[in-house]
Amino acid sequence: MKIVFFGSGNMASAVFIGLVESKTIKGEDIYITNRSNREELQKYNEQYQIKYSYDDEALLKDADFVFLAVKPYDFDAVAERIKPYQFKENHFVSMMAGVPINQIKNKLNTSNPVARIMPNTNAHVQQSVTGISFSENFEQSSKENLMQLLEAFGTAIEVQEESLHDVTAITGSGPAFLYYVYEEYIKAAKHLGLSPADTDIAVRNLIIGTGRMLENSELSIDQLRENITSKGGTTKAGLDALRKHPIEEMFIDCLKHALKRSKELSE
Ligand SMILES: NC(=O)C1=CN([C@@H]2O[C@H](COP(=O)(O)OP(=O)(O)OC[C@H]3O[C@@H](n4cnc5c(N)ncnc54)[C@H](O)[C@@H]3O)[C@@H](O)[C@H]2O)C=CC1
Ligand SMILES: O=C(O)[C@@H]1CCC=N1
Repeated sequence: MKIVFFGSGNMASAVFIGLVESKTIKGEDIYITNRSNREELQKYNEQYQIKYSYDDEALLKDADFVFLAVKPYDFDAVAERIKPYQFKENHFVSMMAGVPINQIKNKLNTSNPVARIMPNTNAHVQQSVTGISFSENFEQSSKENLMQLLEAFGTAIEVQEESLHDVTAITGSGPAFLYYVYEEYIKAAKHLGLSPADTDIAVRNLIIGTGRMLENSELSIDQLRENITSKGGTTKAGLDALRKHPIEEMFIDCLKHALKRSKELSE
């Protein structure tokens, strides 16, 4: 299988590194290109044996899956690169937030199969949650091959194209929302008495350990929380203070705005 990435930035690199490290596909079967940053391509070649080129015809020839991993506003330029050299074996897989399958087909002037995926940067450690939606002409065998690729770097969920907006808000942008919460927790922790360096180490390991508990425990999240909360203890005191703030409303607002922006990008 030959797969190609147009774009080698944050999201594409998380996916191709996740794929190589999962050992599902060899670096040498992956081809990458970008706008002009040859040094970056060389770096991935040295680290992962991934191939690179700016020869669009050579990139697209025999490519089973062509990932479109550029910002939505750069898609016109990429479509111009791809349009003259399409081959019938090319299945396009866009990870661009908000750009509908119809628009991708029109801009590429193609009747080839197109899928849209919405991964997240946790792909880097094979833990992406990836939503996917297929064009009607995506054959079953290619669907299965693509699903296997996605599952190599995390969990894949097939959804209606319209629901990709929800996936974008909840899990596409999701890591950034959680990182922001962690940053604020670290800032708050620094008001206490540990040294800043100890605070960083303590909270980073707290977050990693809590994630591992979610991964390994059969208990529900609320049960895990309950297990830490002694009657009349410190956790209850902290949680009671936390509940006086509108946390649920804050996250509803956050997700509502991310969802709205995803819909705007599709217009
Ligand atoms: N960063 C994230 O967490 C996520 C990003 N996405 C989507 O992934 C796409 C890429 O986002 P990032 O990787 O964050 O952006 P980025 O800015 O890190 O990377 C963009 C890449 O596109 C390349 N590019 C620009 N113009 C080009 C051209 N004419 N030909 C070839 N390559 C070109 C750049 O050289 C760069 O390698 C966006 O559409 C975004 O909506 C989707 C899910 C999560
Ligand atoms: O911020 C963005 O638009 C992209 C889509 C999901 C994560 N990053």
